[in-house]
Amino acid sequence: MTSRAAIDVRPITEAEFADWNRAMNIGFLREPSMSEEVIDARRAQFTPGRSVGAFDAGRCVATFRSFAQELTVVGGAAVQADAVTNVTVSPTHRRRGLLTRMMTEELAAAKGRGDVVATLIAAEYPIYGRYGFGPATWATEWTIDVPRTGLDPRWAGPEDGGRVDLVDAEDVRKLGPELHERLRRVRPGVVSRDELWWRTTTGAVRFHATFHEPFYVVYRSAAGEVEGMAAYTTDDRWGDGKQPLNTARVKWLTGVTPAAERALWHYLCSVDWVVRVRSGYRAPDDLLPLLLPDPRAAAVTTHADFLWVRVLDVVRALEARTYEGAGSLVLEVADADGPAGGRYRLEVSEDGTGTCAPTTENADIALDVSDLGALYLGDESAVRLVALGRVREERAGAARTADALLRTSRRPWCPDVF
Ligand SMILES: CC(=O)SCCNC(=O)CCNC(=O)[C@H](O)C(C)(C)COP(=O)(O)OP(=O)(O)OC[C@H]1O[C@@H](n2cnc3c(N)ncnc32)[C@H](O)[C@@H]1OP(=O)(O)O
Repeated sequence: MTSRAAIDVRPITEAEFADWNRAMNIGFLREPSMSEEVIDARRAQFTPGRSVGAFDAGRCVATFRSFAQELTVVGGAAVQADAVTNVTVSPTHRRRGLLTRMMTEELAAAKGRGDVVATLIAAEYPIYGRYGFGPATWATEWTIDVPRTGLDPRWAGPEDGGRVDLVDAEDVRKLGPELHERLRRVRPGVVSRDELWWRTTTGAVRFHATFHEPFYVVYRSAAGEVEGMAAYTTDDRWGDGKQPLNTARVKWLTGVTPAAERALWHYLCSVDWVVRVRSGYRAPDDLLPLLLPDPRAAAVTTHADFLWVRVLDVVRALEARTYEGAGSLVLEVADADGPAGGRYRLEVSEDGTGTCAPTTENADIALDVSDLGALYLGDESAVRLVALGRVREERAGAARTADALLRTSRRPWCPDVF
């Protein structure tokens, strides 16, 4: 048996790609083998140097991949993010520090590249806090009991002069990217989607053996502008007495105006045979329940942390976003072996823009970099973290000041699993 220390952690070559994918499938409890077609499709994601594997006796036993992403922050600017994904360690090699080795090297490389933050969607809550990540957005999924909504069962399209049309995958690839760019400019937490995202989501490129083509709908305003789009699938269930019991599952739904959101949700609740709509992961403060005459018809099915953020560069991160009010705050950031530790003064002017610089002044609050990640997009409350003993107030009332600056009136939302 190879000694533990001999396990080689390094970027993979293209020739090792199939073995690497097999290891990833094993880690994610999926069938290990893949068709040549699926492996070839996945090659589109291969960027030399950014797919890492751990090798024991020549066999891949751990996987890790990162890619360049843009994350929208408060105020609408985008910061360069190091998106971490495809993280697995085979069950035979767990808890020997392989993830720690891969993550430590990755975060140092990301900092070296000049990335402002690292991002990921955590499979399980306890994994990533130790590496300085904090849950920065949360997601809520609702299940709508359609007959209970109180919506008019005779609904025949939007009342606002707009229209909802079924479209094809090709239309989605044509119209979707611009719509997503509009969302990106206004919604903190949204991440960039490249062309491959649109091709995989519409089945033009298939990373898995099975792909169920969804239905696609577009909402256009009375002026003819595309303001919303959704993809959904349905099952085929009938009860006794020929009663339709179908569920529509939303894969994704983008609305850049409240009218678009209203029209798309009402449309989904109007499809004949559909008695239940699962919303997919929405922002916890999504308009959805309140768009229904009876909001209780939308029951929360899932509520959980979603996008985790790891601040790599405090100065650039805090200067990239805007703030809800003017003021100043000195933060003492602890980052044991990471790049973000230090004391920083944030000064926010009347127009909501901030400047940030290292300082030797007394700190107002002291916190771990993972909690800075949780606060960064405006979702978490410093007052709440003080109550939990995670943020220390060095000056009375400083956590309230932090919240007045950092928190936002609408919650951030990351619509994508990556
Ligand atoms: C962004 C993404 O891709 S999310 C997907 C993550 N992958 C998965 O969940 C697939 C199944 N799980 C796995 O592949 C592995 O268990 C991993 C990747 C989560 C962890 O890999 P390992 O190599 O075992 O982690 P490593 O040995 O470096 O552990 C470091 C520390 O984290 C802890 N830890 C690791 N995974 C977990 C977990 N799932 N839950 C709780 N603690 C964990 C370890 O106990 C260890 O703690 P210690 O330093 O106090 O001893």
